[in-house]
Amino acid sequence: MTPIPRLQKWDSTLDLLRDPYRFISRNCQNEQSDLFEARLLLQKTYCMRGQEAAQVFYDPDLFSRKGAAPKAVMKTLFGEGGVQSLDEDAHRHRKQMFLSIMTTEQIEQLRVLTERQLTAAVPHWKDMSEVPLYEEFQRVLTMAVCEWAGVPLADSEVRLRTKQLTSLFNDAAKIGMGHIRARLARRQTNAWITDLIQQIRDKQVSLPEHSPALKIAWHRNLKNELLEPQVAAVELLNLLRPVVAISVYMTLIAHALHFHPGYREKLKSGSDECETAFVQEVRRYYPFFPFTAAIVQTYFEWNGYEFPRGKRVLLDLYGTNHDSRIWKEPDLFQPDRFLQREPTPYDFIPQGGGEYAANHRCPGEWITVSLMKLTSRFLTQAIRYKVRDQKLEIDFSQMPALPRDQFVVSSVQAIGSVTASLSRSQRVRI
Ligand code: HEM
Repeated sequence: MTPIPRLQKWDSTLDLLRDPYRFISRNCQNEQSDLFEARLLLQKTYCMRGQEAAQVFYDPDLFSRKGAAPKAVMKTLFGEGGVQSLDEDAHRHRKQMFLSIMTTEQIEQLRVLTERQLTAAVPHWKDMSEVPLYEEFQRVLTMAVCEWAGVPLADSEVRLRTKQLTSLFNDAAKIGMGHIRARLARRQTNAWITDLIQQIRDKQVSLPEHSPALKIAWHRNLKNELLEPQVAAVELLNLLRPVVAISVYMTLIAHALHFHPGYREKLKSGSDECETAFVQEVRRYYPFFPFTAAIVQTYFEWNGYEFPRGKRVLLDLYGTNHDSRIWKEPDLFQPDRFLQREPTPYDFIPQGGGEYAANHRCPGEWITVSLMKLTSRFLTQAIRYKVRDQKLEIDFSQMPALPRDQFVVSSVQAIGSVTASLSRSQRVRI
């Protein structure tokens, strides 16, 4: 057997937290290996990157997700009892519930609602001396996704629920007060949505027939039982939270357009290929999820290395999207690279890889791409704005990583007809 390179440090958690997106690839580079062992959170952990690593990581017979995510992540970002920590048949069954929501009609409906909220925001932005795009996108998406999912949201509640849903992903990886905020937000959102699940089951609210909230409230597990109300709430929040998190990508689109103004003109041509390539490159180039975790379920060997049962393994998502064996000049922003190649399930993995039904790959990719395309149209064809002097370098020490000043714009003007430019049919392709 080949010995696995081991980092010398007794525990590398602080190094990981200092540079979460580049920790694995930097050490792979140093060790000249796609795999190394480090002690993280006091536990010996394998870290791996690259296309071949992704292929083995997404073999559901070899890995399990139960207990893979640290408690701190379960208590904030994921919630407890959700699809992320299920395995085998229980996972496949629950995942099917999510996949059945992702129909072309539902995705289009969410796009239309988001477009409507963006359009409604413009007059308000015109009156603001400074528009913090990241925060504004969070509000727009909260309103759109609640309406789409069938979650009643009074105008007076928008601010609070936006803050809580955002905290679940924006503060989860923080330490100190930030993390406490995320835990509190998890408790508050769980209570809010558990209450709604009860009301749906007690027929106290009536929702449109195809509402995702209805589907989740009445979903039955493999034993033909309804989910525990708290678990159903975690799953409904598994739709609300990540849609609001698309605000990160929307802000990064504004960032990319600012630094690559040539794409403004290309995007104005309205070609679907060009739009798709631009959005895919934003997902590849910019950091969002650094890595994902699993536990070895059965002993196996890979490339001469032993993987003992119970070992925690991290797969480097950001590093695989920046692997120079896959991507020529990976640190350059070059959307045209996507015109020449179709990504495979293992070489382009910003939202996980493998198959949707059998693996833990993100079921929200179609929605993400659709809303990102909408955003690139909106920012290039529906409004004009100024970008004042501010710190725009990406802060790689934060998760999610954003421009340091989060991208503030001013002098927003509507140009042409907002709705006309946005309502052209858009194909969703990943
Ligand atoms: C904002 C952009 C998004 C990013 C960067 C993202 C990223 C990810 C990643 C990395 C995973 C885990 C993959 C793995 O562990 O192998 C995941 C899983 C998941 N995502 Fe997303 N996601 C996004 C948007 C969405 C959206 C819009 C939805 C739903 C509307 C969604 C719902 C989920 C669910 C339910 C899972 C768990 C799947 C499973 O365990 O089988 N995500 N996502």
